[in-house]
Amino acid sequence: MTPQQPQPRGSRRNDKGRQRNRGGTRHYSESAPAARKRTADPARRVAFEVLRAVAEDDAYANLVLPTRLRRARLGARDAAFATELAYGALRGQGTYDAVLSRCVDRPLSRLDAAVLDALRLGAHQLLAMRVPHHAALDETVALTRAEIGAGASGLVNAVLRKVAAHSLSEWVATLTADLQDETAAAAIEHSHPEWVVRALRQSLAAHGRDVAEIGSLLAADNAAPRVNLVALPGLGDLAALCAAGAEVSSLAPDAATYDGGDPGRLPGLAEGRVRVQDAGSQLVARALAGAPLAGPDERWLDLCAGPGGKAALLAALASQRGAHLEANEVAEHRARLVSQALAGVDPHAFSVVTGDGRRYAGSAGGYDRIMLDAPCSGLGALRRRPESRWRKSPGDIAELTQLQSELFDAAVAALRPGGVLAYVTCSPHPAETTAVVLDALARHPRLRALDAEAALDAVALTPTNAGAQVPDKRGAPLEGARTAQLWPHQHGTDAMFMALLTLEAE
Ligand SMILES: C[S@@+](CC[C@H](N)C(=O)[O-])C[C@H]1O[C@@H](n2cnc3c(N)ncnc32)[C@H](O)[C@@H]1O
Repeated sequence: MTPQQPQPRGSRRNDKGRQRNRGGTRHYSESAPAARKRTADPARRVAFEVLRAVAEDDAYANLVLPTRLRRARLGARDAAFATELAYGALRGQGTYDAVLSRCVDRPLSRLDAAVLDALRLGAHQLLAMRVPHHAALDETVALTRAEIGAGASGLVNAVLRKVAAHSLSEWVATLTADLQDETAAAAIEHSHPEWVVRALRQSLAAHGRDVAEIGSLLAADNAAPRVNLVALPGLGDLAALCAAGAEVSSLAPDAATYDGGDPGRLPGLAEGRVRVQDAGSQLVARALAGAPLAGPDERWLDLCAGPGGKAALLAALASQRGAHLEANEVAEHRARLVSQALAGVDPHAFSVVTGDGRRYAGSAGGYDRIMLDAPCSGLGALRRRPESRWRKSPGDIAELTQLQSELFDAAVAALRPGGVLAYVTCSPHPAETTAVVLDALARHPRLRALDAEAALDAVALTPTNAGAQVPDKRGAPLEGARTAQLWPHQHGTDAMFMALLTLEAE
């Protein structure tokens, strides 16, 4: 053991009574060479392939995993194991790399990338899954031997034995013991990049919350989100969903949660009458549709609609009211996804347009309700994509705020006087939320902020208490103007932000 490692609490003998990890430099599997497993367990191989695709091809784990699961023909239990292993190792990478760097005799950057992925998978099994230690070790060594080579398996065996000598909480206590900086400690404990921890603390403060909630917020990012469903109004059947095992949502109308595995076979899903959608996304779409409005209520616009989640709900609501939704999206392939998402809705109630929202050529100045669900950093939806936190950088936010402001200007130009505009992001970052709104209010003297919290609570089944006051230019509260910010750790939704605005007549 090196002096940097934590002292183990219990005996350091294995179940055969042999002393583990005596401190030499070379450690191999305790099985005799002939008895060592040479094939990889299929579920672990799938998880390994997912990590490799994420690292080598910039793949999204949630897109690559289903294909690999199908190809490996895994049963439900093995598929669940592979999913938990791949997602857990990706989410926990920050913590596991910190642990591994204490157990490897060189910087992790000098390890072969495939070996590092095998070590992360081993660390997740040893520290966070209910896998017996001997199985986690032997299977990860076998995986390494089969997928990388016999040479690497010795190193993996030796390193994972050091990892296994302590529990996750012991490792975290050791790794953070000398850190004065709370952000650095939270980054290790909850496996987030430090800049993201800082940005989320700032976000809590900006939306009027206690920064001490940061631990719960980061922990919520590490929990797999529950499957949320919406029975599209006038189309889906909530009772049939519940009869099939879903549970009625306590937050959004016509919504349910489902814990029974793949929701694909639930009634209405295949026909597009029921959709998988975060409850926060449902609420902001409903809040826009339900916001009080004087005058006509016929022309609705979703300026950044891809892949079409909110557009589907808005189009179903528009159809019930005799209104029409234009769903615009700049990327052609995402515009096709919008058309697919809207397949269950009456085609007279919507049209799908492909184009740059900054130069939207629809009926300028004529829309009654506009959804601007702006491209954003996605810092409020980290729990959805296990690898996403490692791919983002602070520079992304600066780039996005320019685009968000330009889209805001286009949305204001498309809004009729007295119409309602929802500015929405799945990021709580103040630069992408309140700052964009305040700048837009300053640029457009006829623009007025409304009470987004009241609009949200008018459609929510439980009060959200998600509001924060919008200040005027001098920092004083603007009467009646409140933004709304949902949170994973409080509402169980993505961290959706919403501001509602209207345009005064000239
Ligand atoms: C946050 S997503 C919208 C999510 C969508 N409302 C939903 O609920 O499924 C933002 C979308 O804006 C699109 N986008 C980015 N730049 C755009 C632009 N200049 N004009 C229109 N859409 C844009 C992105 O391709 C992305 O599909």
